[in-house]
Amino acid sequence: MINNIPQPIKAFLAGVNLNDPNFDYYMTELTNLATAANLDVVGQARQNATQVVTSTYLGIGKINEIKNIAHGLKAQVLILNDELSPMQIRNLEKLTKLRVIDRTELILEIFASRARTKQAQLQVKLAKLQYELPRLHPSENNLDQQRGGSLANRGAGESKLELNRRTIGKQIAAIKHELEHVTKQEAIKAKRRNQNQIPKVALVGYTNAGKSTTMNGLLTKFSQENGAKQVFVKNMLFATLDTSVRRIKLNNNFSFILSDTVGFISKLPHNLIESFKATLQEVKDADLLINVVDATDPNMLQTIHTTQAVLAEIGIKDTPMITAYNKADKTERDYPQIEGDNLLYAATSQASITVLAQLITQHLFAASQKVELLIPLTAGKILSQLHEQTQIIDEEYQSDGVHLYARLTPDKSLQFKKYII
Ligand SMILES: Nc1nc2c(ncn2[C@@H]2O[C@H](COP(=O)(O)OP(=O)(O)OP(=O)(O)O)[C@@H](O)[C@H]2O)c(=O)[nH]1
Ligand SMILES: [Mg+2]
Repeated sequence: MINNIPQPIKAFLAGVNLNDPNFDYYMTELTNLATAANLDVVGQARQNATQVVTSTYLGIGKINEIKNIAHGLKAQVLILNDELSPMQIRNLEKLTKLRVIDRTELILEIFASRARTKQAQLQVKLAKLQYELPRLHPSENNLDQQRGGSLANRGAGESKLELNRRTIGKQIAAIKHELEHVTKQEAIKAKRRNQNQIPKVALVGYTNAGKSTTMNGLLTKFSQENGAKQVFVKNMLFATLDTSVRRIKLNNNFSFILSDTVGFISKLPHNLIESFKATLQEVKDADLLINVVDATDPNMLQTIHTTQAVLAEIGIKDTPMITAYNKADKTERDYPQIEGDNLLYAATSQASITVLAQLITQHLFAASQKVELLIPLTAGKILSQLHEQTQIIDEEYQSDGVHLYARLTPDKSLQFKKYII
């Protein structure tokens, strides 16, 4: 019987350890990334050194050792733990007779294969072209050596394309233009959300930690129209590449806007973060971040640092944050459990979601107070402002005007002072 299922490409991993205490963690991530790209990781090697070799990244002795082992294991691809220079990649390909992929290209490939919406596809394409641009050597007219295509078919089929600097430059400009058009609608919606004063909460964190599951938990419990509005969940890196925004209406009449977005990993290519600016805007606009952490990850602490580093790169440093340690159902510990701004929970448990909602409420509305306001029937504008900018608990139309019961933050109390009774 003929087996039609294509065998996964075998990959060998290697990295230079410059005495970095996180080196093992980075190699574990690299293994997970390779697996996420459907590669079959057959082995790995490391070189301890004080600096990388400028022309070949690894030392020549190590390269020969890797060549022998990798070919013995039938590996076709060599994946390196850092972003390499074009020269390093070319030299390594010549010396090892393997296809060489660096960490950045691997991440870009995964993003490219996951992108579903027009916006995500354009963002990834932009990052890929920006990665390729400096990698084109001016004297290189040998198109076989130029990069492009997917992991499986790189070099093939692409040779007809004139991937020179100028055409790539033009493509980048065209994609940026298209992206502006695509993101315009989103920006208008986001602007409207920012204008009405409903607080904004963003789920952030390491990829596969359970952000989307947490969003679905909150939607199921608190949104009337659940089902249709659920977001995509899957046990894989970078299941989510777009931002989903939903309104969560809690039982006590509080509402907040919740967003779920792309997950993070170490050494996320700078271009990728830059191209995903529009996607990450909700995180920047948030009043509160929920950093979802996989409590069962053996590298949990490093994943927290990774998230902090990416947030810093986006320019976020002072936004209040709840750290939510997820997947407690897979641990021996009691949950849900709150300790200050930390929560141990399971996104799949209703009881946990209730406690998370309480914690969010406390954070967002701690300073607000319940007041009664009387709005003259002629002051329709004030009434609509109150609806947009505050949390309305109840509303009664009476002969002397509209009686509103609302929760107001101190600044709103001041703004609508003359209507408070
Ligand atoms: N046991 C258990 N599994 C969970 C829990 N929360 C999420 N998961 C699983 O973890 C995997 C990843 O969940 P997602 O919600 O897609 O994670 P994410 O953070 O959105 O991931 P990306 O979008 O890929 O960055 C899925 O297989 C979920 O079913 C939990 O509380 N307990
Ligand atoms: Mg997700």
